Amino acid sequence: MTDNRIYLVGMPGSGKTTLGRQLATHLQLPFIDLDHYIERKEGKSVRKIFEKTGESWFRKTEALALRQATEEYDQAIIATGGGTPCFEGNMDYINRHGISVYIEVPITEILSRMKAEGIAVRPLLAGKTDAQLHQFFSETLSHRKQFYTKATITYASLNPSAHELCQLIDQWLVKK
Ligand SMILES: Nc1ncnc2c1ncn2[C@@H]1O[C@H](COP(=O)(O)OP(=O)(O)OP(=O)(O)O)[C@@H](O)[C@H]1O
Ligand SMILES: O=C(O)C1=C[C@@H](O)[C@@H](O)[C@H](O)C1
Ligand SMILES: [Mg+2]
Repeated sequence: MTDNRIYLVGMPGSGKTTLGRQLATHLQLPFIDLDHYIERKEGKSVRKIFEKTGESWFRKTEALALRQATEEYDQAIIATGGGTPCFEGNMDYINRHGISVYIEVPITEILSRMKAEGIAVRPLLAGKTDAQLHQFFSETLSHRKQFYTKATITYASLNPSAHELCQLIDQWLVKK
């Protein structure tokens, strides 16, 4: 597998960071998590950026960071933020600069992972009932799906592996 950049996209909690790290180790490529990249550049957490400057400023910063990280790394695994593909023409930009993979996970699974992690650490989710959480995620996904499904490859798995994803990418490269 030789293609330059692999971008992982999907809902918060879908496993972009987890699978991204595994894929980077498997392929011996650098791993960039866009949220962490932004936090390093800005010197504050994504949560603080949202609180201090609001979402629209965050989205501009995020779009810029996506372009900077892309220019910085010819070969890398890049885990994007949950909303990255949905703003500033980012999904088209991603598809012009590498292979994109949508990690598709059912909302019920995402919610059970988030509960295990502790929902209180996510400001937009804390205090919501199960029904409210489900509705919030369903609405978010139904809007975002149009962007996520522009990805080169959709990987729908509850138990994803770097090895299996590489096979899917190889199959796609052969067919291309
Ligand atoms: N295949 C899996 N099975 C079960 N739990 C998983 C799996 N992949 C990731 N997780 C767990 O789900 C949570 C979310 O995973 P991860 O942080 O990788 O997702 P993410 O898409 O990067 O989320 P975020 O948008 O918040 O950055 C973590 O607690 C992680 O340990
Ligand atoms: O789903 C979203 O809109 C977000 C997901 C995170 O990765 C962060 O990029 C931020 O919290 C916004
Ligand atoms: Mg992540």
